[in-house]
Amino acid sequence: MKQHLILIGMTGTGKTTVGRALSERLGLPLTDTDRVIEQTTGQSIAQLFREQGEQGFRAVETQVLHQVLAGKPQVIATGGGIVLRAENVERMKRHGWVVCLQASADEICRRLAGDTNRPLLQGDLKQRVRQLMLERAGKYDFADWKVETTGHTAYEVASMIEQRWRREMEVRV
Ligand SMILES: Nc1ncnc2c1ncn2[C@@H]1O[C@H](COP(=O)(O)OP(=O)(O)OP(=O)(O)O)[C@@H](O)[C@H]1O
Ligand SMILES: O=C(O)C1=C[C@@H](O)[C@@H](O)[C@H](O)C1
Ligand SMILES: [Mg+2]
Repeated sequence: MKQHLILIGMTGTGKTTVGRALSERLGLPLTDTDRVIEQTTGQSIAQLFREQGEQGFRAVETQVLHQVLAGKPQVIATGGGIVLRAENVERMKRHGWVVCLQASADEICRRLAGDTNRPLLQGDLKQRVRQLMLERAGKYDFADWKVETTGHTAYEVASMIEQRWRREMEVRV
């Protein structure tokens, strides 16, 4: 059953930040799949990538998503690459309303300048962001709604999503 509010989108579009604000506004718990991965493995994301490679990380991510979706209704902030596995996409569509956060490549670079916690962005940030955007073109398109975040604060984005969510829920009561 569709019961969660699931945030997807490229890395740096604000899923974690907007998720926190949304969870407060909606009075729903927040789960961030990246944080659950770190808690359950006892390793940082950077360590996991180093020791298990990206595919090792993706395997844990899929397990964690499965567990979280089986839980009570909540706001779920996902990792930017969660859409890379078709089984994750199918499960998210089945179990929640999926909201895609968007931002321009320049805005993502501004937000993530100096970041050392995202293994896929190390090196030339501009080049890495552009490359990931190209590789992932179309992968976020299955979302129920899309929200442009460039030029809006995380609180404004959360407020836009809250209003839309409340409207949708009213229609469904
Ligand atoms: N709307 C916004 N405007 C400006 N800065 C923002 C906005 N949303 C988030 N940020 C900032 O951008 C950075 C990345 O945000 P955040 O960690 O929430 O992204 P994310 O989508 O969760 O990324 P990831 O997929 O890597 O987990 C943070 O420093 C955050 O404060
Ligand atoms: O875009 C990605 O593939 C990633 C985004 C982060 O949320 C983390 O899940 C990790 O750094 C990988
Ligand atoms: Mg995040």
